[in-house]
Amino acid sequence: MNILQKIITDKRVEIDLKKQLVPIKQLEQAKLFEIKTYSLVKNLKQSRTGIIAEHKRRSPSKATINQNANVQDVVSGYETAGASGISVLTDGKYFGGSLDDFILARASCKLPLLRKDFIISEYQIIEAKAHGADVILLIAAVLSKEEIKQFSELAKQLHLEVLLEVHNEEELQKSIISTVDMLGVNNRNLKTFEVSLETSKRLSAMIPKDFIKISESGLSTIEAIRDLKQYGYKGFLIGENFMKTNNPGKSATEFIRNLEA
Ligand SMILES: O=P(O)(O)OC[C@@H](O)[C@@H](O)c1c[nH]c2ccccc12
Repeated sequence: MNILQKIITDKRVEIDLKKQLVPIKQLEQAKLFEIKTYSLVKNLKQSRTGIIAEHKRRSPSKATINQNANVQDVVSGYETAGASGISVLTDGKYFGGSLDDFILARASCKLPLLRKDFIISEYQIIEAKAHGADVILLIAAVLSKEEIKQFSELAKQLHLEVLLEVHNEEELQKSIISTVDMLGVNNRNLKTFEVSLETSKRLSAMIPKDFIKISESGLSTIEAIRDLKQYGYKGFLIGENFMKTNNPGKSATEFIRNLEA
């Protein structure tokens, strides 16, 4: 079993238990269901930097990135830095995140918030909405075309934007669906952890013009961002490069300042 298959196997167990603990009806009564949403699409169209900064304590490929990060400090630091949006990992077992982190993030900024998790059930989309998300991530590697359709339609009904992540041509083929707002190319292979920015470059030409293109993972230099902008990328998802420092907000501020210089 590769790591992605392991994550998904555990996720199924987690969702089954959660459904019993917090039924959908209860999620739908959450106050956050009613709040105004922030558009990442709009921010990426307007922004010059397009940085989507991520809160990430650890990952399967990196045992510790920033175990003791204070999510509120990190998120408000990212907002001050000028990020276009923020991604918060909510998977506990493999990434050390939680929905509690997400709620605190929501309370700490007015930027579009992406719930970063492995979504394989409608339940998690309703849960994302109930915790104040603006955007959900769908990962093509673990979903069928039918599921991508079904999940993205539900997201639209809930006024959530959809970022669909792909890593190769085959995944991209099944992802050209009109209810998807943004296409993310993950430079990291989630099965082997190999990272190559060539993946973003190679796939860029195959992504239809009406999708906003986002390059994800392994981004740590201004040169890389400038290079990828030439390939039409509008958004850049950056986690580890900021989180590995003891002041992620400050690190993002310096990065964005250099990018704009
Ligand atoms: O820390 P990095 O290399 O900057 O990567 C951030 C983000 O792209 C990465 O965390 C990510 C991309 N797709 C995912 C899917 C699930 C979990 C995590 C991810």
